[in-house]
Amino acid sequence: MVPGYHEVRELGAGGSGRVVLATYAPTGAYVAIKYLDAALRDDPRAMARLREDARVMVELRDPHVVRLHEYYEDVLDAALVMELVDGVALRKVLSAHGTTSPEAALVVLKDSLAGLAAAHAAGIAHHDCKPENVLVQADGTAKLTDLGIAAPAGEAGMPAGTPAYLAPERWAGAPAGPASDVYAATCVFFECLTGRAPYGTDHPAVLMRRHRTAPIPLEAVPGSVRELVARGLAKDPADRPPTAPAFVAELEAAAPAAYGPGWEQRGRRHLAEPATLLALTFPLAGSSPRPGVPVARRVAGRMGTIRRPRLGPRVVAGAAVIAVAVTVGLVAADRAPDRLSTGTIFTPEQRPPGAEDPPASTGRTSTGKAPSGKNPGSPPPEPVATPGPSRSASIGRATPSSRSAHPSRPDRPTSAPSRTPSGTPAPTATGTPPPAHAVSGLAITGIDAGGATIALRASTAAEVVLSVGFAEGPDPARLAEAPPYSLTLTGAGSHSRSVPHAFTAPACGQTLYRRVTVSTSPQAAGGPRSRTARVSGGPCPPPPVESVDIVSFDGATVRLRVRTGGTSAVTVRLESTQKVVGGEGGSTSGVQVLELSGRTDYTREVAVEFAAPPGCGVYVHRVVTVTTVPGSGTRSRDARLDLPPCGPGPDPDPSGTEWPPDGGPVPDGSAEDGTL
Ligand SMILES: Nc1ncnc2c1ncn2[C@@H]1O[C@H](COP(=O)(O)OP(=O)(O)OP(=O)(O)O)[C@@H](O)[C@H]1O
Repeated sequence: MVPGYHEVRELGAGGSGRVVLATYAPTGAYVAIKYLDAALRDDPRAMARLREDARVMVELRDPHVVRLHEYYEDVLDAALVMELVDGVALRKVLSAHGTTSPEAALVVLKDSLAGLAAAHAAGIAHHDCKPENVLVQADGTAKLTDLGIAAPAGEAGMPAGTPAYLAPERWAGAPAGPASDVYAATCVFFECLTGRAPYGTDHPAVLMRRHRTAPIPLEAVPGSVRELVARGLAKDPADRPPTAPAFVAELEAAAPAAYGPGWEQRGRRHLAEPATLLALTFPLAGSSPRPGVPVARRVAGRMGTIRRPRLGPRVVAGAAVIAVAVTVGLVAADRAPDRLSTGTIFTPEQRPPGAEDPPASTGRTSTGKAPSGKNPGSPPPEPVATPGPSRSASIGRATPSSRSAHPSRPDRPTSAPSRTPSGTPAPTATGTPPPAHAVSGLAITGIDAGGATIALRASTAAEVVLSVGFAEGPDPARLAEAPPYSLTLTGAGSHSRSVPHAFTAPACGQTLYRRVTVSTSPQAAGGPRSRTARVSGGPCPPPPVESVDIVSFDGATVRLRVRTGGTSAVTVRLESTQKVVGGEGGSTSGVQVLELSGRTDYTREVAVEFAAPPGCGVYVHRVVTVTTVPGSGTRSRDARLDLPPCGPGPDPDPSGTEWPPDGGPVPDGSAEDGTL
């Protein structure tokens, strides 16, 4: 649950989540909260876009767009706190009545396009315009909801959104935009007129073909609106009206020509009638007025900043007073369009037309006392309560430990929703019992080599048994499962538990999948959760050098053989030292480096660079030492070079003599495979 709100009841669920009726704790104002489905939350691209869109949507105010008060996200939930529309989804109107009159269909199209125009002007697309996302109020006004939230693609490779309303270019991979929204709104218009979407609701693959290539079924719609349908459903986005307002202009030219100047009034009445017949399904149909509190005052008291004198009889407290709703709805439908905001339940930030924002300087407080001397001549101010959530509408990604701080919502309460001393959630403003689910939130928040971290929110103090399953392997379709691990949690509130499991570490160059599934008893809202992590062992180190041999060393040239386990580069370092034994000259040394690559077996002859031997009558002891990177030990070999006797004598042999001549053990204790 989003902190600071009390859930009243679930309003319904769709492809992208479930919607609950809730009250904002400080004021009791009604809101609708949409909790996004796990499939959507697990789609990082969709969530990134939604977060961006939400920044814009909280600022968007249009009578044909359901207002977003707040976007909330923590490790368990992502939720949109919205204006509550006390009305019914167009889908329900169509399910109950099949079609609408052409005038009512034109009103739906006009209001949808007006809402889209506002969204497009703010730089966001709707993504999923369909009858489920058009809410109809008792006054015959339509509002768009679920802006920026597309139902997740049902099958891999399919675009997100609802196939029956997806424009041809969306099937070809284009992103949602104004043209595809106009197309979808025209599909909804078509459905109001005919009772079915233009290309039906078959398998997505069939729908893709029809949207892209089938002729527009114009014969199904009245001749007077055929041109509008043809424009809105044009296959090529360039053939559609260039913008939503441009389409409204075309509609406003075509509609009076076909249905006379009173078409809109009539259309709203035609839309209000079937909607109000469904008033028992309106979100507030179950709420009952507090005894002795007049309807207008009851709502005004919840609204916080709404001033009763300005509300007057225009406020309808919902379908609890169905007769009032129906009456006002129908009466309103006959009013001029600019006065048709009756029938709306005022939500925390919403004001009746004409009521201005209370300036911050009025110094109003929750005690409802406005400083005297302010606003001379204006009606006496109505008591006000704490500002509603939208005053601080912003985006925050909270971690479990930071949830109560709400850094991005500075004037939100800093504590969790109020609880009774026993730790159970307080009753809602309407006295409705707390949510039925003992486990209201469940998520796998982390998977690592040592197991998984599970976050769980329990809304009662009852025992919750967690069953956590682990599976792993290189093929995500055939993971080997380990026996499940069980643990019991008690106490209401949020829990975070590490559940141990020793996952196999992937070898270098190997990819392994680790899957964690968690279920609870009693079952969590939304059922069990599953999450799979992909881990890679990283690049393998270069293959080791298998062997290094000094095949021969004659005191001047060394012959080497290097064998490796692969063709990657090997560095050979050759150190040479020379010592004059029995004479002057001391020791000298040098280093040579060879780079080998591309093969697995190398033989090299290297002329070793020694200083010219000084003196006579003594000998020179020469040593070569070979090391490699990657390493494979050290190899050494030495040779003795006799210098010519002093005085006249035969010329010394300049090439030197391999020593010891038979390649046997070196007499001074040096050995192969060791350092001299
Ligand atoms: N702001 C709102 N005010 C009042 N009722 C709402 C609001 N938003 C949604 N609802 C209602 O909540 C119910 C569930 O809505 P939801 O958006 O989850 O379903 P959907 O539109 O059918 O599916 P999808 O998730 O694919 O959009 C619907 O009956 C809808 O009319």
